[in-house]
Amino acid sequence: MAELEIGIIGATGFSGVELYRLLCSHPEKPAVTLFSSSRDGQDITEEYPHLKGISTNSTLKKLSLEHIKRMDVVFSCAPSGVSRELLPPLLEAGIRVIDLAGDYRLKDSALYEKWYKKPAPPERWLHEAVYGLSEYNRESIKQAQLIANPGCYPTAVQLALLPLLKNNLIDPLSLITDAKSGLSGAGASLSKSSHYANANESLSIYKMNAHQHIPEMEQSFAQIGKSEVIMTFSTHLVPMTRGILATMYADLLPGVTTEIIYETLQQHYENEHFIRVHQENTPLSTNQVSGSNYCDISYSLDERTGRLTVYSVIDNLLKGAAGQALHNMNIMMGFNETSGLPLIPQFP
Ligand SMILES: NC(=O)C1=CN([C@@H]2O[C@H](COP(=O)(O)OP(=O)(O)OC[C@H]3O[C@@H](n4cnc5c(N)ncnc54)[C@H](OP(=O)(O)O)[C@@H]3O)[C@@H](O)[C@H]2O)C=CC1
Ligand SMILES: CC(=O)N[C@@H](CCC(=O)OP(=O)(O)O)C(=O)O
Repeated sequence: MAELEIGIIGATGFSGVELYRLLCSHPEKPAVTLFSSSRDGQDITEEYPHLKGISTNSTLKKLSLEHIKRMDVVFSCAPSGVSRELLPPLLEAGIRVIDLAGDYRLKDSALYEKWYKKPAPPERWLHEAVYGLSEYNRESIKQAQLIANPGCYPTAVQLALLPLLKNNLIDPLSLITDAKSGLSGAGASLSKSSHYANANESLSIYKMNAHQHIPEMEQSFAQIGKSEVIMTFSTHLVPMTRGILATMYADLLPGVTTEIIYETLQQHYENEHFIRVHQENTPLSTNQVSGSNYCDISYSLDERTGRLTVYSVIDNLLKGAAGQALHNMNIMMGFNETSGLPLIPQFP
């Protein structure tokens, strides 16, 4: 059989580097080409010495359509706003693409323009794109030419809430989510908020009631969860490198007990490799999933208020980005779903 050829666009960013690391130990042994818009000709190990010696093909290449046409699958790890123009020529050439950016996640181009404040991609490809929430869209992912990999926060939030919404256990109009992320969620480029002096020893709230992931989650709640949700969503920056903790609050619907919540989550995910459902009131920490593709979920009922707290943790660079993208490639190509994905978190 011909060797599997994979390209990574935006290879020098955090998600690109993580994908390269995972692909280098994938059992299908793909030939991986690293494309860079800024550092072609350099070796990726100059900037990322942890990758030294893991592959003989670590030179960054200039992106060219001729070269990329040979690829079986291309991962695009460029920032949102770039893949709008970058990807259509690849797609028109028949290449299968997994895009980690937000550009193709929203079906409604007006919503994209409102929340991302950038022109939307062509309607044809918005329509074709399959939302890559692996556990929910397997059948469409298998056939897809373009996968819009979910955002990091939406992955943690949706995996915890979708079973409860689908089964009508919580009031969809009562939802409030409070989410916290490590700094790698903001990518490799430095900004004022990610400067050590600003981030260290400090917690900050940002993009208040304006986060671009709000319409992505509400779209999925409607399409997958069959619930019209309008959710309050707050995001916070935590002085750590990896991890997301999402805490969701919702009113329980009449007659719903904690036993029903547990059984629903448990049954929903009992055959899923990467979702671990914990008993009620289990404390969760981001470091229990760090370095893995797991999403851990638990919940707690406040008997006084009748409100349910559901919470989940993921590694934003794995389950929230590169890990989920590789899971989607495995589904797309018919490989074992866990291939190339580290199963055991690293601790401490
Ligand atoms: N970090 C995270 O936890 C998550 C990130 N995402 C999304 O995944 C994508 C990648 O994220 P992340 O790795 O953190 O981002 P980074 O900022 O770390 O890296 C993005 C890379 O994209 C490339 N790039 C920048 N501008 C352009 C351009 N104009 N044309 C082509 N390539 C360009 C650069 O690589 P080069 O110079 O080598 O081309 C850059 O290193 C983003 O869209 C992000 O929103 C999604 C979920 C989680
Ligand atoms: C900590 C941090 O800054 N996180 C980023 C997540 C970026 C991301 O995943 O954005 P896309 O939707 O463009 O893929 C944020 O909150 O915007």
